[in-house]
Amino acid sequence: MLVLVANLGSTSFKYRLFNMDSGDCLARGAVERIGDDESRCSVTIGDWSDTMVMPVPDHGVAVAACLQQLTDPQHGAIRDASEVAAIGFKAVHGGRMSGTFVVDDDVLDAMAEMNAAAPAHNPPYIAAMKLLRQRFPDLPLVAAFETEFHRTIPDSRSTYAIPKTWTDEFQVRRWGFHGASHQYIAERMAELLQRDDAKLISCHLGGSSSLTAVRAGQSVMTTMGMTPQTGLPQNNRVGDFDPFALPLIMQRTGDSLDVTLQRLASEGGLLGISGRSGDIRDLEQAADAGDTDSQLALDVYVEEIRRHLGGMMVALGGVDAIVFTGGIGENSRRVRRGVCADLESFGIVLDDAKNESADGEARLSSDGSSTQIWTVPTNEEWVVAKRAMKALGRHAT
Ligand SMILES: Nc1ncnc2c1ncn2[C@@H]1O[C@H](COP(=O)(O)OP(=O)(O)O)[C@@H](O)[C@H]1O
Ligand SMILES: CC(=O)OP(=O)(O)O
Ligand SMILES: [Mg+2]
Repeated sequence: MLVLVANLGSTSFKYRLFNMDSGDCLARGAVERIGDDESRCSVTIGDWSDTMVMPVPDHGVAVAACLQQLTDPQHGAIRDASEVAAIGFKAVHGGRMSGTFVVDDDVLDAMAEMNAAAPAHNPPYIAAMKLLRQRFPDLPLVAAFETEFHRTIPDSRSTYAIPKTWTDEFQVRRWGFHGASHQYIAERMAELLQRDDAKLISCHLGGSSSLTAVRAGQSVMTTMGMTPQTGLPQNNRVGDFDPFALPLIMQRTGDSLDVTLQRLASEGGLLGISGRSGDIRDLEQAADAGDTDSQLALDVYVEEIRRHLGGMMVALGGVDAIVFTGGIGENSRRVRRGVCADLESFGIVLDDAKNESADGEARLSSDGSSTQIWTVPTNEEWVVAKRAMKALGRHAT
């Protein structure tokens, strides 16, 4: 049985096609830097792989490109979409719907209700789901929401200090996101450490970034809140921010609330601080060339990660392993080095040589470090594929 998983990130579209009987990934592809004139489209099917650089204006074009790659007569993995049993989506914010659901009008409505809360994520998912439902009316679509893994966070860490009715009636609370990634890290680390009671801090650092504290496989604290705009500074979204600065900004700019929020969600984050780019690759290059604002963006990002890391270490009462994942966590040696700097007195010691040479899954801590440090490529798609099978009443082997 084949399941296709669609992962529409804020800056990327990734997909994987799984054979659920063997657990094998038959095909994988990614479009990076969506919205850029030079989007990178890569695909790997068996031994064949290909990369193209071309403009991909939006996620709809990216989904169409994926279908074309998968059904390519020469290299494709399938003849047509009817060979796929379901498409699972790493959907983001379902608000009142937190869990995994077969996509119907109610699910699409629940997502649309949260458009304002997740403007970079929900609209492209809704558009992709509608497009695929129209093209393949018989193919079950399943939404696995990112909030699901965080349902175990206690009220003391998910409640905002706001009037109680807002919490109770409008469900304004810390929902948390990147659930599929943090769950994958929790499951993979249980295998690598050979114990399922470990205290972990999973650092998912990518176009969107969040940290999650995990105890015995369950999420107990996370940095994102009601919306994926909060927590750490994101690529172009603000991260934690004081809402009382808003009236002042609006007074000075003359912008409406809508425009101001839209700017915070598209001109903030690393892009806002650097005034140059929200992509760590660009910032590292610019900082090396002497651009002080790009260096500041990198510094703020690392300091924010460290602030939350400290809070989570206290909340967990110590940490067995810190794990870096996501596009930045898996690739940026500089960010990992910055996050782990000067933590020897906490028993956290990065091995610089291992950090520099790491490629794929690797342990990065020095032998004397009491906390292990790892980089583990995430596999959000596998978690979504398993959830999709469960939602359809089928079981992965
Ligand atoms: N080689 C690299 N070095 C440093 N950062 C990288 C590298 N490759 C990717 N990144 C960072 O990872 C980000 C994309 O992460 P990803 O997890 O794929 O994002 P999302 O799912 O949010 O779209 C890019 O914006 C960039 O900042
Ligand atoms: C919140 C979320 O799912 O983020 P992204 O896929 O952009 O990393
Ligand atoms: Mg992502």
